[in-house]
Amino acid sequence: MSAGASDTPVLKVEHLTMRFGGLVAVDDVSLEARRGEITALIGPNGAGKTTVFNCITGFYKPTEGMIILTQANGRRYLLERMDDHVINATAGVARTFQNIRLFPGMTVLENLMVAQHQMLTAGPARALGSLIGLAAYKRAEADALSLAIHWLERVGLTARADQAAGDLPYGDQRRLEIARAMCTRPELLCLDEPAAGLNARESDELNGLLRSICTEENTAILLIEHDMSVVMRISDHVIVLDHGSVIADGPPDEVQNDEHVIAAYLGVPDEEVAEVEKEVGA
Ligand SMILES: Nc1ncnc2c1ncn2[C@@H]1O[C@H](COP(=O)(O)OP(=O)(O)OP(=O)(O)O)[C@@H](O)[C@H]1O
Repeated sequence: MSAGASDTPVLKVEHLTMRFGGLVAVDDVSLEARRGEITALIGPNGAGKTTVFNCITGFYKPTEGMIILTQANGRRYLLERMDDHVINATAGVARTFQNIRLFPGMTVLENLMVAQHQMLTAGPARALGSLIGLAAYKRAEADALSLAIHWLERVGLTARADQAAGDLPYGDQRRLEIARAMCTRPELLCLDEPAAGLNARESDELNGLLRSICTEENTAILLIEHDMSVVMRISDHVIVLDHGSVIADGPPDEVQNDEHVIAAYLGVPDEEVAEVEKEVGA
């Protein structure tokens, strides 16, 4: 376990099931994500990874199960009972998507400010403050600007602060999305395929950024990633889903050699794995 990770997991998913009509997309899944660690959720297409993310972040209400978020101050939230915007603003869960969702016409800096305005105006007192311009609200605005500047530096986008987000190269947009999520000071950062579409240099930069978020912010990161080289390099912990169920859960080197995992990825029954491995020279 990384230094600084407390004993209580930031995220504890217990017996999560999600059905769509007759289809069981997620079947009795339990998992944990810890402060200061990167937990990867992997598995073949259709395994249920995004559905798990959608349940954690409030886009779906699970059919069964509990999703417990424990903040550093000890406060606990049952996410399956909360709406998505409250999960973000109150429980402290931030998310990025497979397809980048920035405000393309706004500048890079404005994107980071908007993320914080959504938090500033989440409660009724704050909303009132914003209308009548209270000193406290102005202080909060100044704090928001310095946090945005901090994250621009961290992701190497200070020189591009005034450019439209939609004009940035793809890799910069990916880092901006992460900066935007971090501007909400999350306890848990959920990243859906953050390395998708990045070249080798950008992917290396991303790995460094994610590791620094863990060590310096002590945030828990839960990521879905198809790029196994990224998963194996940066994860502390890997959970493998197949057909909606957890088939492996452990350190990357253990999971990589698990025969159930190899079988799931190759799409063959467990008992044929050794034979197929011989054939492909694995
Ligand atoms: N809103 C929905 N309605 C009906 N079925 C859904 C819905 N969302 C997901 N599914 C189904 O649930 C299963 C799991 O899908 P999910 O997107 O969670 O898998 P995944 O592991 O994220 O796949 P991929 O790696 O391809 O993104 C799939 O069979 C999918 O078609």
